[in-house]
Amino acid sequence: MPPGILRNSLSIGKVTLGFPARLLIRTKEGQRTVPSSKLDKGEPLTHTALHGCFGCGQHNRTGLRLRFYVDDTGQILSTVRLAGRFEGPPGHAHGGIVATLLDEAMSKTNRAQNIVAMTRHMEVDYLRPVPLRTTLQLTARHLSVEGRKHHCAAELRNAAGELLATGKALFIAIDPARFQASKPSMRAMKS
Ligand SMILES: CCCCCCCCCCCC(=O)SCCNC(=O)CCNC(=O)[C@H](O)C(C)(C)COP(=O)(O)OP(=O)(O)OC[C@H]1O[C@@H](n2cnc3c(N)ncnc32)[C@H](O)[C@@H]1OP(=O)(O)O
Repeated sequence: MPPGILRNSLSIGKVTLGFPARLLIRTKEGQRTVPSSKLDKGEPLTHTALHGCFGCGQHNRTGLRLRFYVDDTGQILSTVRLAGRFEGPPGHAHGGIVATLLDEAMSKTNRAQNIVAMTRHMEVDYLRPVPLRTTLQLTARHLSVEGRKHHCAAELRNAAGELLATGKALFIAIDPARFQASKPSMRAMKS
């Protein structure tokens, strides 16, 4: 059992995952803790407001549609099952998709603190090929902050808890209103 991550276990079908006994979740009504047994019933976080996001947008039919939870230590958690269309090496995930998982989870460590930040620099260690069509555990932590600079780390494990990939990234906090104002209009994008 990897130290610092697995404190209890949760069974989804035949797969046993390690998760804290209770998870702090954020909903439209506020935040509350729920037993981790509720995880498989899907408790969406408010970050899903970015509907079109390839990583977490629940309305993006071609995306990953990830759902995230935050535990009472601030750790971000998600279970992932990658479809065949995300293949790179035969039977395994494309490296860009693995990077996306890590990036997305790390970004949620900021979002959990109501910080809107964009990835400026990221590094990935691909330790083992990441299998498709099997349950994976994605976790991320906020490491430190210095002004607008937020340092985060993430890990991707298989259901047995073996480490498959790790990431570290620098995020820069932005003003979301200014970002929205600078967004290209649909008309400009079509021309
Ligand atoms: C509406 C909802 C939206 C919601 C948006 C959030 C969605 C999140 C989605 C998931 C995450 C993503 O995929 S985001 C998508 C991928 N990322 C992007 O497209 C970002 C593209 N890049 C940018 O837009 C820009 O570079 C920013 C905003 C990240 C930063 O630009 P900036 O604001 O001009 O910042 P800048 O002054 O250059 O740098 C800030 C500080 O960081 C330091 N710094 C810069 N690079 C490095 C580095 N490699 N290592 C160390 N330090 C560095 C600088 O020295 C400076 O330090 P000091 O002088 O302050 O000490």
